[in-house]
Amino acid sequence: MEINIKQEELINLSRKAGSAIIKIYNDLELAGDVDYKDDNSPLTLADKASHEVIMEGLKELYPDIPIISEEGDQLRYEDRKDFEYFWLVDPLDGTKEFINRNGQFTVNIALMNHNSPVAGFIYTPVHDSLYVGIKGECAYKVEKGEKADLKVNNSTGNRIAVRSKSHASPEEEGVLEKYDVVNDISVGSSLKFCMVAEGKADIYYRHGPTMEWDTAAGQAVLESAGGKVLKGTGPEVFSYNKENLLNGSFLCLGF
Ligand SMILES: Nc1ncnc2c1ncn2[C@@H]1O[C@H](COP(=O)(O)O)[C@@H](OP(=O)(O)O)[C@H]1O
Ligand SMILES: [Mg+2]
Repeated sequence: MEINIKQEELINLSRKAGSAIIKIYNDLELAGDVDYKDDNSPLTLADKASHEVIMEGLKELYPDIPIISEEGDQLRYEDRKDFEYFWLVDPLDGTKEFINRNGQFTVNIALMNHNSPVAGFIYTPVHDSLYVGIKGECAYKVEKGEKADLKVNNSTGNRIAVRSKSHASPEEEGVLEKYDVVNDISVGSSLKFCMVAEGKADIYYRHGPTMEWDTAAGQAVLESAGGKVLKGTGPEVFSYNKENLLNGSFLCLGF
């Protein structure tokens, strides 16, 4: 089965989810209403609002494609393991950054084919930047109405790394040392994948845990821009719809 990727509609949906987030972000009382999930990770009204918008929009655009969202009902492995296509959604990635009010949070929508992302839409509501990657077709960014192609840096040395702002781990340093990294920048959310995709950084190694919805759209954008996302430190490509949706370590390269 071939899927028609309705770019314009999916972009509009990402922006609509972003608007729902911004409405809450700009209301200090609503933005401060934070719950904690069983694993102690934070959940805001904005995560829930964005989830509702995306679920409704995807169901309308693609009634037959199942959706796995961070804030949705979690499907049993038995029921999802044979999905040919599915959506993998993080309605608000970087919830800690939302709470810390630094703008570094994103809406993430990925279309998956079996175990790989094939399209990714990432939107940062505060900066109004949108990143799109469709494998084998295009990779671009739209910011302040300007559209620009995304292309990795292909650097040969003096590299810049991006690392998590809230969840970096010391084990990452050993790996970065091997890649001639001269500087590292701390950034929240899937924006790290986007920075490698646009050549503002060269490498992102993540040692600590993430979930599949944190990385799927980012991987689609980065791979479409010419980069790689590898399992552990490579060489295998990072894959999805595992029995446990918890990710192990991974390495993103823009060269
Ligand atoms: N102990 C843990 N287990 C699973 N995922 C974790 C985790 N600590 C952080 N994460 C994931 O890391 C994401 C944030 O990434 P980063 O640190 O790069 O900004 C979080 O996304 P959410 O903010 O959507 O919950 C969360 O899913
Ligand atoms: Mg997330």
